[in-house]
Amino acid sequence: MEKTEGEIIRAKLEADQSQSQISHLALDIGGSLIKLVYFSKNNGCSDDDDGNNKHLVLQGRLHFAKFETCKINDCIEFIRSKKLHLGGVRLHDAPASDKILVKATGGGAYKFADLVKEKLGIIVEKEDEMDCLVAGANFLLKAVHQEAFTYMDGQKEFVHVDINDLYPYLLVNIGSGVSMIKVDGDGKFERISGTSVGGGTFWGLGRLLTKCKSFDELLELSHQGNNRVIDMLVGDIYGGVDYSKIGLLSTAIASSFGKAISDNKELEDYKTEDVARSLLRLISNNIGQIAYLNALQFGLKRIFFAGFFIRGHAYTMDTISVGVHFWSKGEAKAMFLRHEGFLGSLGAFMSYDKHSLDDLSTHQLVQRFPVSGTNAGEKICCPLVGDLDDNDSIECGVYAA
Ligand SMILES: Nc1ncnc2c1ncn2[C@@H]1O[C@H](COP(=O)(O)OP(=O)(O)OP(=O)(O)O)[C@@H](O)[C@H]1O
Ligand SMILES: CC(C)(CO)[C@@H](O)C(=O)NCCC(=O)O
Repeated sequence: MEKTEGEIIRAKLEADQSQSQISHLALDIGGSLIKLVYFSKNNGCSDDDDGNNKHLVLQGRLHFAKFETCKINDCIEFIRSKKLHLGGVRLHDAPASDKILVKATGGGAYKFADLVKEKLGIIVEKEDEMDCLVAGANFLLKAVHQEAFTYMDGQKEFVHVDINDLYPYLLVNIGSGVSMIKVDGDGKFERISGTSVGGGTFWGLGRLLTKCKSFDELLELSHQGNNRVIDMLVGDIYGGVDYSKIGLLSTAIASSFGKAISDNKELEDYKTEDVARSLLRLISNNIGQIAYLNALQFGLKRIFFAGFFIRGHAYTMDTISVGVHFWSKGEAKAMFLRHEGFLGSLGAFMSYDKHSLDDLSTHQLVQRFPVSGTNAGEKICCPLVGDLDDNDSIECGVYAA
């Protein structure tokens, strides 16, 4: 008997659904933002040879998304509507109410565990935030093509990461607050410093000072502003000349926001874009300087900056890079990561290994990925093209080891 049009469409939809299955949702619930990573696999391709004696057994996409933590209900709704929570690990011997376990890191994994259980019926398995940041950074640096780059004087340059000469490095994660971690290997690290003057400070102070309604608006404002209107420069103090004896150009900032004391002006008298620019410069400079001082103390030459404060913003990266270059006299290098804000969630994603895969070998060329319980001994590598936007994804292939 011939099929009706409705039956054909339904069969096609069902086929499409089975072609793209979600697996392994992981969350990083931070002070400002919730980051999500999940994998959707295509059943279509298996057992292809990539020409390097590695067998492609699975293909799919690694998806990224973010939400403001204060809008956690929107995030929960997103997860529910896409049925992402069903991509956790199923515990067969648990009671019906405790069947699915989803990995989460960040302070919100503690704060919101009950809410997530109540709304989605899943158990939040907490993973340590620093462990996840480091696991995520190591994965990105080792497995994702063109992940790290330098940015100076408007020039972006991808860095070739030699995975045999990656450690030690300093990881500076600029979230709401800032963590500085000396990384010596897979799972080998120490949080050596931190500062509460971070992304939350920029967004919090910026919102109060400029009345911006969103972080993106504040960033955009800073793009148009001129910090010299509010910052007191060396030249303002020295009558327009450099203080060469101690190596300070007349254009160097002597005191951030310093002009605001002498100008006898009120906040309203300044353009919001100039305020935003000075604030961004202040925060970025300060973080760059603290990072450099820590790198100096521990003899580290490479500093990777991550966290959503950066947002791939040219002026932020330029300020940090120039600062690190200036203070280290060119000895240390500031580098940035394309997936800057997703380190923690990627680390949580990879911690599914503990449930479904053998332990990771510490010196693999390509990071092994926990795509499904049946894939022990397989590796994943991700070609990456184009810039990362909200809700972007990476095409991934899982290869047999
Ligand atoms: N759309 C956005 N809304 C709010 N903040 C944003 C946005 N985009 C970037 N940011 C910046 O990113 C920061 C948060 O970065 P990130 O998500 O890496 O940290 P977090 O995990 O929330 O913080 P923490 O690790 O300290 O708990 C914010 O404080 C803000 O400066
Ligand atoms: C408290 C965390 C780790 C939460 O992500 C982060 O916001 C942070 O590193 N804050 C800086 C705290 C400090 O070291 O002063």
